[in-house]
Amino acid sequence: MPLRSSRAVPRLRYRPQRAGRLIHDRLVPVRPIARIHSSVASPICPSIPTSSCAQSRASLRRELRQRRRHLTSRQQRQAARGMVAQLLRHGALRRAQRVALYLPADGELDPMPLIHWLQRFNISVYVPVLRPSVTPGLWFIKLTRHTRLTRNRFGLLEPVLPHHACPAHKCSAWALDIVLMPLVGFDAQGARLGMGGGFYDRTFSRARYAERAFKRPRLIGLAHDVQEVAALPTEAWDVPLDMIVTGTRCLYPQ
Ligand SMILES: Nc1nc2c(c(=O)[nH]1)N(C=O)[C@@H](CNc1ccc(C(=O)N[C@@H](CCC(=O)O)C(=O)O)cc1)CN2
Ligand SMILES: Nc1ncnc2c1ncn2[C@@H]1O[C@H](COP(=O)(O)OP(=O)(O)OP(=O)(O)O)[C@@H](O)[C@H]1O
Repeated sequence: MPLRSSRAVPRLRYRPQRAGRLIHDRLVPVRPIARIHSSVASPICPSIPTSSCAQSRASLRRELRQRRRHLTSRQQRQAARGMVAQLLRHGALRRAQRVALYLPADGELDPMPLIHWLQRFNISVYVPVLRPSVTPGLWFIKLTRHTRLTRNRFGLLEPVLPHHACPAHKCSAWALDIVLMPLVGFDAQGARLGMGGGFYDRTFSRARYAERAFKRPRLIGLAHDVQEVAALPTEAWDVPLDMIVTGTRCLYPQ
């Protein structure tokens, strides 16, 4: 499905982005980062002292982003195909009508091969846009062959606003059935590390859903196997994932 992009933005094609430097010729095995021990444990982040929690998340983020950028194009394609197979095998898309995914960058696991299946099942596809307001958050805009894309302040592709912000194209976060979220890191307990903007955390925060009695969409994190760590330092605002899917596995955190 070709997409029209706005001026100065290359036409987006549904193929994995070019991977960074080639340092491995096959999928890098999971290399868990060891739990960081400390004598002064933080209540929200038991494995790490309070003062170093944010710092350790930032350095983890750097290392994990580097790991995914180092995957070759072949590894990227293989992982994307594997992820689709996992989602279909586990029936994760069953009964969904509105699914949010993302336009991949920076070595993220590419959700684009999934679009073919979503169209086949007549499921509408939405992508995130940075909400133009003082409080950071995301809007979700329907992705069609007519969607015009631009780059946001982080250099990531997103639909042009306000052009696509009409009710026919915009979907409230709570009205989505499934949100496929890009992960920088994850652990088997369902903790996630994102790009550090807190956009997904704010948009799907527990408090927001509890207050308004909305049903929260099913949150599924997509990541490469190399993005797994033994135990992520977590923060009080982190929204836990219902499921994590890689190119080889589906994890159902408890
Ligand atoms: N493909 C894609 N689209 C997405 C996201 C994403 O993770 N992936 N987002 C998910 O939220 C939102 C954009 N979020 C972002 C949040 C922060 C930074 C950012 O500041 N990056 C800094 C490093 C920050 C750090 O390490 O602490 C940088 O790139 O230098 C970039 C994007 C919306 N769209
Ligand atoms: N529900 C929330 N309410 C208010 N602030 C929040 C909330 N969630 C996150 N934040 C703020 O956002 C900042 C970034 O959070 P965090 O490091 O968890 O981002 P992330 O999960 O990596 O990013 P993202 O959610 O965009 O993928 C934190 O410093 C925190 O202050």
